[in-house]
Amino acid sequence: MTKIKVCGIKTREAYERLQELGADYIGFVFAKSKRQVTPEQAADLGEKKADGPARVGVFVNETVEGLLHTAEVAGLHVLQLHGDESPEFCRKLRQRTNLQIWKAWGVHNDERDAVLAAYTDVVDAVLLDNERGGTGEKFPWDAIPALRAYTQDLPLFIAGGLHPDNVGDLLAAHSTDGVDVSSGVETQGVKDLAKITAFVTKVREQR
Ligand SMILES: O=C(O)c1ccccc1N[C@@H]1O[C@H](COP(=O)(O)O)[C@@H](O)[C@H]1O
Repeated sequence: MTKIKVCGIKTREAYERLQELGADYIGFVFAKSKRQVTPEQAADLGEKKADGPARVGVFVNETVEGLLHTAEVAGLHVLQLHGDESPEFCRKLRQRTNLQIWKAWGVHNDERDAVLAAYTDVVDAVLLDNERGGTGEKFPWDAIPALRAYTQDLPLFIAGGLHPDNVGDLLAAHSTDGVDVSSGVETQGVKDLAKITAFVTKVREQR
């Protein structure tokens, strides 16, 4: 079953729709972004219900102390590291928390991607994206099989430029453990409930 994460949630309406739809993960952006929320705002948007979506925090080059503080205040289950965090940084973070750690990797499509192999024993999942997060831009999907070889058995999420009209093509062409979307379910920079519903429905049809 392909897991579904919808990221950049800033309103209760979007949060509640994702709960109703049974999404697997709800993402909050704590990095500098038009989607940035404070830990307190993320906490106020909703709570994790027993079988409801897990709460993912998206960070870019945050300190260990900053990550742990935000996770505590916002009630996070997953720390998504979307910057230049090294394998060594992930190892240190892992020694301080039982929360899941996901490493987002900006696909280079060259020999630099081999560095991904160094994360396999220090994170819980890898998320492939274009070189910067939250831009709505795809990376070349034909790179996925080679990247999967580096990440071995780790769960692999695909992000970057997904939307309701292309996620079916991705899932038809490539096996992935999860998909992650932000820009592609927005209209004029605001989460669009109809697009969120269409995205989740499309993924469910394929899996
Ligand atoms: O969404 C953001 O603003 C953001 C900012 C900084 C780092 C990551 C960010 N979002 C992540 O980017 C990917 C893909 O987003 P999109 O669908 O292409 O817009 C996703 O993993 C978000 O969590």
